[in-house]
Amino acid sequence: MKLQLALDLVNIPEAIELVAEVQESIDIVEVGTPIINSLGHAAVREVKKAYPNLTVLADVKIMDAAGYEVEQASAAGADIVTILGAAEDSSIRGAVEAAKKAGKEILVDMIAVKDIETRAKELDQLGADYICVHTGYDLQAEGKDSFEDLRKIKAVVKNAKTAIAGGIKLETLPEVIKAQPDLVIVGGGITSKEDKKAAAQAIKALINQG
Ligand SMILES: O=C(CO)[C@H](O)[C@H](O)COP(=O)(O)O
Repeated sequence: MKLQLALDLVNIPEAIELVAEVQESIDIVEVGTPIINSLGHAAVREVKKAYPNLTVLADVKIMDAAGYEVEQASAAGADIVTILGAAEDSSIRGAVEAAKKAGKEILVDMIAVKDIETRAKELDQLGADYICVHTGYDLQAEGKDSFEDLRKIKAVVKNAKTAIAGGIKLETLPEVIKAQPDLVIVGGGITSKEDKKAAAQAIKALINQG
């Protein structure tokens, strides 16, 4: 089980500084959608330049023109690029193909997908590298989580790695670990803490216990 740190509500220097604090505990650093929306691929480029040995995920949440978007994010230094599970199959195919060509991976974000099991099966067949259940900020605010969705996709996905994101913190991690995803994505559970290094270490330690 790997740990991905999601960096959403920071600028580029803050992102680089934050990674410095926690880098021994994380496997993947996510340059989040809000940063990319406001600062563009420069954020991906700068984070990869600062940490060339860390796997960098660009959370571009692609919906269309997927092959082109994956090429752009890959050229900026992303190792993993995200697309929405609600996108057309032709977009998913385009993303998978472009990622393969560039030696990168695709994470499909299931945010807002209603029939999680059916779509997860399809995405698995379409060649997604990761399928990620995700409770976005707006549903987190309504007290929702993705634990049941994780169990559902784990039961049907045969080839892709599974991931979970959305409001995960140390206290809720045991519930996540029970379902054994390949990747746990944590943003605020680390970045909102006073001692980010200690928070990341505690989360990583629990993940390592499996
Ligand atoms: O993709 C995102 C929001 O759309 C976040 O990166 C993801 O939800 C993880 O952050 P947090 O743990 O703070 O919810």
